[in-house]
Amino acid sequence: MTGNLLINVENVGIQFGGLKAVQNVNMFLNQGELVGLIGPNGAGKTTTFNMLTGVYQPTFGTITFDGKNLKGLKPYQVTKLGMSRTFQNIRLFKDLSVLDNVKVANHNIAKHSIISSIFRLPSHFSGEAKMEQESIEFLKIFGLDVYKDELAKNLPYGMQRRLEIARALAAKPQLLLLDEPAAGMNPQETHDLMELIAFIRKEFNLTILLIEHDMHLVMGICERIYVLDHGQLIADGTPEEIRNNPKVIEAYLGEEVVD
Ligand SMILES: Nc1ncnc2c1ncn2[C@@H]1O[C@H](COP(=O)(O)OP(=O)(O)OP(=O)(O)O)[C@@H](O)[C@H]1O
Repeated sequence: MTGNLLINVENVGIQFGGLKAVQNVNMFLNQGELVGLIGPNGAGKTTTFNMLTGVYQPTFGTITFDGKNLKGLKPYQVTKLGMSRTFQNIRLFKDLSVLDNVKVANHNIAKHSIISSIFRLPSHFSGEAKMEQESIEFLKIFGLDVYKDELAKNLPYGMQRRLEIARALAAKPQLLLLDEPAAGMNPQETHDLMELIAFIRKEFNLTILLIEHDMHLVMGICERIYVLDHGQLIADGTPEEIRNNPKVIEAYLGEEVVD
């Protein structure tokens, strides 16, 4: 079920020196939607994610999330509002355990106060215990609980990608942004990931925006898709509409054609 408008991006653009990396982007997601953002290499997809999450401030336009204007907010403030993300290049704390990677994210939104932590009050310990239990529950969902004491860097690649998603989820977002979650995965891992994304979306009542080059995955799970090319939106629509859109086919010429 999809509901009210969650994020609205109006005429957003960014300029790096003379390069207009993204221009006039208009997009929205309603609560509960699973939407894809695709486009050839260098089209501006990650830059768009960076603007949504406060890593870059847009040069133009307005982003409204859950009714709040994101102008000037830093990434940690955007996370606190309920938006979290994964990265194209895995960014785990490689020398921390799998469990601690998730606990760190959970900590960002922990309810027990700094005072109770400093003075080691009972609420600190009950808060810690609850957080640990919750983090283990997240790991279970991702099939990672058996690795909880391993260092993140020792996990197989596909599992590291899953851990990134688990960590993003531990921040309890309303909106989850996934930047090429299937990159480098084999077909079986990609298939399992598709099922996992569908599952967590339902389980946690998430809204998801997904950048992905694997068209089978995008077309298989997204309800709507936006297409960027050279920093501009050239199409949006259902997978069926996107697959048959001449502008999209042209933008992808020379690359793997949309199946
Ligand atoms: N900090 C920056 N400074 C200058 N140029 C940048 C910066 N960040 C991104 N760009 C440029 O913006 C354009 C869009 O890059 P971006 O990484 O968003 O593309 P993408 O669609 O995510 O590509 P890919 O699929 O290859 O990851 C590129 O020309 C890139 O070089």
